[in-house]
Amino acid sequence: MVSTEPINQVTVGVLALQGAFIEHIHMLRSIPGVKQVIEVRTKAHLESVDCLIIPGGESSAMALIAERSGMLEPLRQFVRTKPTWGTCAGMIMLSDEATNAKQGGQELLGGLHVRVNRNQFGSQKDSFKTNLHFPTILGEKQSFPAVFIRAPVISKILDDSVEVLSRLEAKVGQTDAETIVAVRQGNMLATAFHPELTSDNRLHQYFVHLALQAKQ
Ligand SMILES: NC(=O)CC[C@H](N)C(=O)O
Repeated sequence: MVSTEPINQVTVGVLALQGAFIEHIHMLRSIPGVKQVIEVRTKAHLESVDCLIIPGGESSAMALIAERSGMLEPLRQFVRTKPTWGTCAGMIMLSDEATNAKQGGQELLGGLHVRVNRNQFGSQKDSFKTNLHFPTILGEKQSFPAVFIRAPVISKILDDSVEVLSRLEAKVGQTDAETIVAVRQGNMLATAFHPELTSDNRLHQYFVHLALQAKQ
């Protein structure tokens, strides 16, 4: 019998300490090349996955739970070696530096050489949806529906290895640097918005493609 399954498959982990992880899990089930999706809460879970999504939620709460459950160091090691995608709070977790952080500071995982500014667009009521372009990965003409909820922005790129994938259209008075909302650095992907809250799975497909390539 001829199998229609892709030869290579990956086990995708979704960090499930806090935040919008269920929506990522549902979306991943529709992506070819995904063998299994695992909710990651422990070091053992982390060791069983090929790649990881860190969801949106509240980065300071996520960091606290990770610290209490002994996950900060295992996660720090993982994100530096295996494909990882941070969405919204997940993007903050991956960043080397964050401004507007929780009073008293908050732990980050780091590894992604950018500075983010938390809550760039204000509070929950300032959430918005907009169409973004990802010319290098989705083509010049295609747009992607992006949902921003208390979202961060990348305010500074700290290293040449970081590639800008998408920007918001600059508003009056905004510097160019305040518009970066998606980047890639090797096998690390970060988006300031929530792609799992739409029905468009193209960015999930892209991440799985990165993970499949890394496994070869
Ligand atoms: N939707 C989100 O993930 C919001 C992120 C949140 N403002 C934080 O700092 O963690």
